[in-house]
Amino acid sequence: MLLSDDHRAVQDAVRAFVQDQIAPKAAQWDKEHHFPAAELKGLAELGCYGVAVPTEYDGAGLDYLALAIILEEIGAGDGATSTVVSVNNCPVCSILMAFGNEEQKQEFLKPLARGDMLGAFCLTEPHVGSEAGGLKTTAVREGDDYVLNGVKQFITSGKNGDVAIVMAVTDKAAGKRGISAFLVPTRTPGYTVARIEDKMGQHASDTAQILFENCRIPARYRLGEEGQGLKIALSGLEGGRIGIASQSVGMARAAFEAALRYSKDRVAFGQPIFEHQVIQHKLAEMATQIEAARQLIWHAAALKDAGQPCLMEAAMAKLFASEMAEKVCSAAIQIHGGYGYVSDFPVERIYRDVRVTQIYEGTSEVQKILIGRALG
Ligand SMILES: CC(C)(COP(=O)(O)OP(=O)(O)OC[C@H]1O[C@@H](n2cnc3c(N)ncnc32)[C@H](O)[C@@H]1OP(=O)(O)O)[C@@H](O)C(=O)NCCC(=O)NCCSC(=O)CCS(=O)O
Repeated sequence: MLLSDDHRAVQDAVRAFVQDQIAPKAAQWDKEHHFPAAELKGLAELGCYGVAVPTEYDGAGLDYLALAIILEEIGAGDGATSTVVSVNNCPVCSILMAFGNEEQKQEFLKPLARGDMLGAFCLTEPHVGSEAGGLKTTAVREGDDYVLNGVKQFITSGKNGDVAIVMAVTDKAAGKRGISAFLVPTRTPGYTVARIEDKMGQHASDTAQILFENCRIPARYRLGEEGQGLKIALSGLEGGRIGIASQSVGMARAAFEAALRYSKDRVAFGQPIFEHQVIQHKLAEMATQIEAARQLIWHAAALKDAGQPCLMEAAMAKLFASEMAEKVCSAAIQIHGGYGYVSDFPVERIYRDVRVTQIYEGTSEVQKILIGRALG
């Protein structure tokens, strides 16, 4: 797919910012577990927080193809930063756009799209991951309020975020049709960060366990109708998967570029290792796999932008891109030899950062379920 001049301009602007402000700092953030608030602000000013949100709601007024391009660029600079931005766009802003009422859009979508607020998405629970319909967190109606109780797990920006979209059971007897979605400002009493996970990678973003203990929110913070929660969550994850696939390509590209550079510097058997066919063919395969994933993503994004169904294509893109990215990052380590296994070179960090893309926002196994269903 060829990019328009407008999409190229977006790509150039975000790439310049990321390569100047983010990529050079990523290793230090990883070591210090530093949340890059200032650089995220810079990305928000570039319109990266609400890429596909219309300008009337303070978004960039672009499309999902632009979002895919942007998340690849941010992912190429730092995986963790791209996760924070990805979640804010999709599922958070995309859900508010699709299911929020006007009041909710004014109160939450506008600041989220501007970057004055940061969003989190609370679906997963300690004992409920892939089976999204099996949630245990409850929301009980009490007059004009709902009272939430339960635990949410692996929540990106659960600590640094300002508002969370939380899925909770409002009618146990109705099974997965008894789940509802709520907007919960994180300063609400009863919203507690119970722990910050000590992760393998992506140290610059916080991944939190959130405890809801008699967390009381006004009923006007319910998104959509009671019982629509699973549909709301799964529709948000459709675009989210395009985002995660895009950041995977960004991370794979960064690892590939580091390996290419290294192969031209490192000499063995009298010549740069790039001149050895075994290395050059490995790089050729890596470049081809990255481009194949990118095209799958852009195809899914183009379908979404055209208002066509893209559940299967988004699942294919995430499955292929995340699996590809781990293999490419592993090959990049191999090309670096022993230096690939130490933190002096970026590929060690990128490999740790990329591993989770096969897990969050739907594991590879879940993507295969979705693709299989679409084929059936
Ligand atoms: C494995 C699953 C796909 C199984 O799903 P179910 O069979 O339980 O659900 P369905 O019956 O397919 O769907 C329920 C309901 O939603 C509607 N739906 C589904 N997809 C869409 C969509 N893309 N757009 C609109 N509507 C949609 C569907 O039609 C049904 O509606 P009706 O009831 O018929 O009206 C599923 O459980 C699954 O995807 N599991 C993976 C969950 C996942 O990805 N979890 C990670 C979340 S990330 C997180 O919580 C924290 C990390 S972070 O910070 O990102």
